[in-house]
Amino acid sequence: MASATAPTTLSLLPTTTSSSTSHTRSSLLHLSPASSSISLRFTSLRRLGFSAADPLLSLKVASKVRSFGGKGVRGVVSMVKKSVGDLTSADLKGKKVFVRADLNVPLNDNQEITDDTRIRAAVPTIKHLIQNGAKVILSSHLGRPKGVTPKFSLAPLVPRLSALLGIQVVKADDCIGPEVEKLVASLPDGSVLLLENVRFYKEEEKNDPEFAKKLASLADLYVNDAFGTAHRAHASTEGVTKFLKPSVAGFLLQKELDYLVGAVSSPKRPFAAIVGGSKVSSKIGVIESLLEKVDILLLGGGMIFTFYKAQGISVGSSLVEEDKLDLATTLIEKAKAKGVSLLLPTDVVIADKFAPDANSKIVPASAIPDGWMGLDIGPDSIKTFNDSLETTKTVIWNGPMGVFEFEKFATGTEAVAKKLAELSGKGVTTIIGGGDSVAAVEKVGVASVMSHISTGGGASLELLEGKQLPGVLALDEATPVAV
Ligand SMILES: Nc1ncnc2c1ncn2[C@@H]1O[C@H](COP(=O)(O)OP(=O)(O)O)[C@@H](O)[C@H]1O
Ligand SMILES: O=C(OP(=O)(O)O)[C@H](O)COP(=O)(O)O
Repeated sequence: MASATAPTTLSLLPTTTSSSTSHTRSSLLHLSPASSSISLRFTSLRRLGFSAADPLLSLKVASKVRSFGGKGVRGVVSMVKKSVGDLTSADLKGKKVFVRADLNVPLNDNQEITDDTRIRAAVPTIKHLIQNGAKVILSSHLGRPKGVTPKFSLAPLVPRLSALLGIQVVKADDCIGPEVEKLVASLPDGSVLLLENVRFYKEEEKNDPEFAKKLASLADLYVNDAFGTAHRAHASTEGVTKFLKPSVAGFLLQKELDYLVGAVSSPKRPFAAIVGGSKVSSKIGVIESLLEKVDILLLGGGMIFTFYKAQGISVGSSLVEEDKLDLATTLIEKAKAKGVSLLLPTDVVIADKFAPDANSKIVPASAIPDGWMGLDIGPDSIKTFNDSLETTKTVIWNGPMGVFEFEKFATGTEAVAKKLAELSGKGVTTIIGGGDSVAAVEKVGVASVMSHISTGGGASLELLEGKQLPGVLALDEATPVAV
């Protein structure tokens, strides 16, 4: 174990701060006479509540140091991973840059984009690259296809991307292979080639090194701006970094980490999390860690039926993860033991089929008939949830309360969006994460009043858990940047 007095490897570049200012804060920051840089020692890290073993240590320290900005220390570190902002036209002109973005936007049955937040969020990085003469090879997944599936093609994104970038984006029909190589070879400086859905290959999610190598062979350097997918160790988010140097963070990734690490490392309390949506198997596991962090946990969406069934309640044909029933029981017990207020909806809106024109009715959660499925939380639950959020100081929300895409089942989700907007107006920190949750907040027209709109649901929850995000870890370390 490291000695308690050894200096950490963290050191911040010299700032224009006078030494007297730094000495005033000497209990926290020490001015190193040799380099005149500010360095933090393990002892002071502990006093600040950090653990030297924390994988997110450097990000958390960066965020903490930034908070000294108003108190005399002017130099702050924005991020410890190399950033696309560090790359100038000398680095980029004529270079082929593989950009992994998360363009996993919601599409309706007519293949129209219903919320373009993730596309807009990817624009600053792409613009920086094309304005500096790079050839951008843009990659993303869309949905969870099993093999090549036309409805998960990235083709519907081309017009919106082109309009936002102000240039015509070229689309490839594949993401690797000779046809793609030909298109890459013909790219002029300052142009963008959008590769086809990288998940059309099963090797992507398996993080297959040969597949990663093929993706990497298209380019000279790598930028990861896919915050929403940074919690996945996939070929295009992690594997590819082994073959492309430098591998740097995009502006969106940087912005998300900057905000979220700061907000969730020492949240103002009471701290509430609201978790819903349909990705039950990947998000139910997060709840265990959330119980360590939050004071209030509200569950909605497809998540709740696994909890009901675990308690012996009939759920009809609602979404259930049979192999998570034991986990759900354990989580309820853990919440009790930890004194966390875990609230499940007491009533639900049920449907006789999964369709916008389904027959629907409101029933107690314990009275879902066979053949019916729960597609929203009911009015009593909305009231209970609203009341429980009343005293909170920080709220993080991921996953809609119901199938909000169908008007009949959108009430619960819209009510939560409105409540968080109201709380935001009263100074509560409100963080909304996830493609569909953000789409819901945009639909209600309250996105602009939230403290932070995150392009990642699962990614922001994992960050909150204190987990390492593989897509971030794989990037090159930066020389700390004073800004
Ligand atoms: N009770 C439910 N049954 C089935 N699907 C649901 C239910 N409640 C919400 N959903 C669906 O969950 C999806 C969003 O889930 P998820 O991807 O986990 O959220 P996010 O994209 O915000 O992270 C939406 O498409 C919504 O229709
Ligand atoms: O939509 C996403 O995640 P989110 O729903 O947790 O925000 C990302 O695009 C990641 O997708 P995935 O959960 O299929 O890996």
